[in-house]
Amino acid sequence: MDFKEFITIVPDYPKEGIRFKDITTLMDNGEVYKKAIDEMAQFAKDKNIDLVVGPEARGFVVGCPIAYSLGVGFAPVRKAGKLPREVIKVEYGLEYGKDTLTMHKDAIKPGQRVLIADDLLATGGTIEATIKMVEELGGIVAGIAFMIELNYLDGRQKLGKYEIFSLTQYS
Ligand SMILES: O=P(O)(O)OC[C@H]1O[C@H](OP(=O)(O)OP(=O)(O)O)[C@H](O)[C@@H]1O
Ligand SMILES: Nc1ncnc2[nH]cnc12
Repeated sequence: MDFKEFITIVPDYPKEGIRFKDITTLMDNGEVYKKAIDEMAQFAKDKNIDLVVGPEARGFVVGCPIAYSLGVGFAPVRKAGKLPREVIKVEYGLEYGKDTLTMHKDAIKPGQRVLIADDLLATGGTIEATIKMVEELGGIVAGIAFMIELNYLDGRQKLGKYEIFSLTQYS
């Protein structure tokens, strides 16, 4: 299936020069959304995953159904101030800004094998920050799955030593 047919490109959003990849037009098609999640879950199937971790908000859209499909739990990565208990924090850069991400300190048991999932890999800043927190909590990053990879931003190079899967790529 060509997932690109269902992703809408929005020019100059949220800033001039950014070509925003809008996945809501993929998500609202049940058949296509299911196929996308099934393919991402397939990548993770033989990796003995104990837990899926995904950054808000669009990482929940892909991470939660993958966790459900694998029959494992899901732990959220959230922007600062959103998680109610003790957290660890990492600052990170985005294609269009800067922010802080957090995870609950007890979200991962040491030695757990983690799949990180998100909708899109751009600069890799979000996932790099997520990896840092997962590893600091004792998790093992067993794979990273995206719906979309932006080849022109070299995010993959930043994540060099990890096994990465993306459903569709833009160059
Ligand atoms: O590879 P990067 O340069 O880090 O960019 C990719 C991240 O940017 C977007 O999230 P955003 O922070 O815009 O949050 P949202 O999912 O809440 O819209 C996207 O969902 C990825 O998480
Ligand atoms: N070009 C883009 N489209 C959608 N989400 C993004 N997150 C970072 N860059 C993005």
